[in-house]
Amino acid sequence: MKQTHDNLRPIRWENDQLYLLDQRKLPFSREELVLHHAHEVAAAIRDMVVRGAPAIGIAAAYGAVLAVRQAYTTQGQHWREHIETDFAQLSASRPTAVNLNWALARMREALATIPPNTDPVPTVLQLADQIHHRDITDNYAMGEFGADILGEGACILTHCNTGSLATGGYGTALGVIRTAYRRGQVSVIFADETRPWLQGSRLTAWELQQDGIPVTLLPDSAAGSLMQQKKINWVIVGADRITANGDVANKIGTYSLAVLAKYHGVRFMVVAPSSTIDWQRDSGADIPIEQRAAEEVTTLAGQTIAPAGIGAWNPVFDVTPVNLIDAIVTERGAVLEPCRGGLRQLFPHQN
Ligand SMILES: CSC[C@H]1O[C@H](OP(=O)(O)O)[C@H](O)[C@@H]1O
Repeated sequence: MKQTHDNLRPIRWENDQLYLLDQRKLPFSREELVLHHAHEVAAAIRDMVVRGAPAIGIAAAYGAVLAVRQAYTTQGQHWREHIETDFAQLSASRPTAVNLNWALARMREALATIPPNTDPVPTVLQLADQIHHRDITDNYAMGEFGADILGEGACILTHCNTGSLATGGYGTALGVIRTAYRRGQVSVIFADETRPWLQGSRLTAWELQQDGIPVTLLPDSAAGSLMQQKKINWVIVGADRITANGDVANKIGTYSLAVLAKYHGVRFMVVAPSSTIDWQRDSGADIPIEQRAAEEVTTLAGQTIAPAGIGAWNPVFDVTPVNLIDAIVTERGAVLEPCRGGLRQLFPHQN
C-alpha cells in the first residue's frame, strides 16, 4: 500500500480501536476521537467528525466491524440477530454519499460467507482494511488519469474538500491536483471557501499548505468573476453520488460552478472512485439530497450571524447534469464527454 499523508489520516484502525480525526476542529486543532461502538461511528458521520464520500464509506466499514465484534462478544453464535440496529444507524447517518451503503453492502456480503461456529470479526476487519487501502491506491490512479487530461499550464478552481481528509488518503479531485502539480502541469490553484461548512477554507487550503502547494482562497460568490476574467481553465471537483447516466451529486455550489464554466468555456472535471457510482439510479433526479440544520447557515464558528428566528434553506448537495461535465475520472480511467454514455464502457459488468 502506498503511504498516504500520515499527518492527514482522517481514519485509523490501530490496537483494535478506531480513531477518527475530528474535522470539525481543523485547521486550528488536531484532535482524534476513539470510537468503540457502531452507534458512535454513525453519530460521527452524521455530525461531520468524518466527512467526504469515500471517507464516510471507510468509516462505515469500520463501524460495521465494531457492530459485529460487539454482537459476537456478547451473543456468541447468535451474533447475526444482533447487528441490524447498528447497521441501520450507520446506513441512515447521511443520505447522499452512496459510498456509505456501498461499504455496508460489501460487509453484509462478507458476513454471509461466515460458516457456523466461526468468529466473524477477522473476516470483516480484513475487508474494512482492504476497502481503506484500495481507496488510497485508487486515488493515486485517478491522480494520474486526471493529470493526463489537464495538459500544461492548468489554472484550476476546486470546490469543497476532496483530499486526504475526504478519502482514505491523497484524495480524488485534490489527488489530481497533487499529481498534476508534482508533474509541473499547474500554473495556479484556487479553492473556494465552500459555505456553510467551509471545507474549502478550513480543509483544502490547509491540506495544500501542508504539502507546500500554493493555493488562493476565494469566496464562493467570486467564482463567476474569476472565470469572467479568464483566470482559470479548469474546475475540478469530487462527487458524492454519480448516477448511471453520469449526473453528479456533489457539494452545494457545484452546479453553479458547472453552469458558469459552460458559459465561460472553462472545462469541468469530476473525479470519483467507482464506489461513488450508483448504477441503480438512471438520473440525478433520483438522488436523495441531504438537508441540514438552519443553524449551519445562521451561525459561524458558534457565533450567530443572522437575526434571531430567521429560517434558512440548507441543502448540502446539488446535482450537476452530465451535459455540463467534460470529464469523469475514475480508478479505471477517464470518460471524456460522458453525456455520450461512456461511463458503462469503463465498467462493462455493471447491470
Ligand atoms: C472525495 S469526495 C468528497 C465530497 O464530499 C463532500 O461533502 P461533505 O464534506 O459534506 O461530506 C463534498 O461533496 C466533496 O466533493
